[in-house]
Amino acid sequence: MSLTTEEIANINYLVIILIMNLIGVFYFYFSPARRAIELKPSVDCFMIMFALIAAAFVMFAARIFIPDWLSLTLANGLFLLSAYYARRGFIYRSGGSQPTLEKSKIIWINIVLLTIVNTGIFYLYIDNFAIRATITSVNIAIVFYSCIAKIPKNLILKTDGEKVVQFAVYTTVLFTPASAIFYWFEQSFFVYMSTLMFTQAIAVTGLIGAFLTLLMSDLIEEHYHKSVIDPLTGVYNRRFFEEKALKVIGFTQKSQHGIIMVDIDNFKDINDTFGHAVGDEVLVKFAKIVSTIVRDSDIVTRFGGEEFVILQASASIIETQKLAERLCDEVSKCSIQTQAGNLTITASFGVSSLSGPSQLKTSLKMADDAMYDAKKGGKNRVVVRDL
Ligand SMILES: Nc1nc2c(ncn2[C@@H]2O[C@H](COP(=O)(O)OP(=O)(O)OP(=O)(O)O)[C@@H](O)[C@H]2O)c(=O)[nH]1
Repeated sequence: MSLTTEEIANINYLVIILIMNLIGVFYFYFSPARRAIELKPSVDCFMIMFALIAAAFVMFAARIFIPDWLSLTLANGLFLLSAYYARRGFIYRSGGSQPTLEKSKIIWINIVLLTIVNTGIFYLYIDNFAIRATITSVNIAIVFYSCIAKIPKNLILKTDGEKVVQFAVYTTVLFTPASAIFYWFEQSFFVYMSTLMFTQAIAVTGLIGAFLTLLMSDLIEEHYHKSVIDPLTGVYNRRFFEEKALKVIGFTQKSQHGIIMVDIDNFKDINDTFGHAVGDEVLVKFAKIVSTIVRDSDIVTRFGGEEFVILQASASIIETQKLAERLCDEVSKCSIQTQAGNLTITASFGVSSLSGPSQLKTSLKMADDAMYDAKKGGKNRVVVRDL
């Protein structure tokens, strides 16, 4: 079989784009982010997205062997599905769950409609490549555009990876229909093909680079998160406190901040009487009670064992004392459900304050001394020691 120059150019173009997408699949398959359980579902969606784009280009090239309408319909359906996979990956990533693609009516209606438009109306009545390609690419661009809002997990604090992906998706939204629209003005095959290659190459390389950046930044965020969270209670650990406290206090040098040191009373007895597992249950519940009472801006940390520290940013010593008294009251009133039955506990609180990073160590020591005074004074109480 001898191929025409146009067919060879067509195949060359498609092979390049195909290889680029397969490189994307390769990188995602071996990405370290795939080893992280929380990230795997979204990494798989992104990997499938590039595999579908690659398959779509294969179908586009297949027009040399199969009818035009079939080649275009398959290519368009696969492109559309790839955009949905990107969307699905972002939704998973932000903790949402989405019905599986097979069950999503919107996706199937969209794909069926597009297939009807391609094969039926245009093939039978207006078989105009420019119109068909424009409608298809605009549709794909709309689905990609709908992904943008799903990218950031937190709208105010976007990660660098999220910003890079948003930029790449915007570029894809602009570039996908660009070559089809260009065809309206310049219908030379070679000019069209080179424009297509130019726009698709930019979109695909942009997407691969941006998605890999996103996964790397997610991985770093996840490791950092794990390194500063106490695995038992879910509150921050001492390392986070020391880093974050200095930042918070340094940021607002002039205002006053409160420190509360808390220690559960007679915790050893709970362990000795009911066992370590029940002791753990008590620690988890205690951390939950404290976390639900404090403000969102307060930092609750487990300093070690049954000792917790709360940093109340921008608060007077009176406010911090009031918080400690409320915590003391709520903890003693709470009945904690454990495998050994319902238990009640009490805790001792030491309160101090500080107004600059240099006072952190002294203030912690004072809160600690105050907490020991509370223990000595009979436990289940709050003692304040101001600088
Ligand atoms: N279950 C459990 N126990 C822990 C953990 N970390 C430390 N502990 C126990 O916490 C207990 C702390 O006991 P102590 O420091 O003697 O204090 P206490 O019994 O609370 O007595 P007071 O502080 O005087 O009220 C020890 O028995 C530790 O083994 C933990 O992660 N889980």
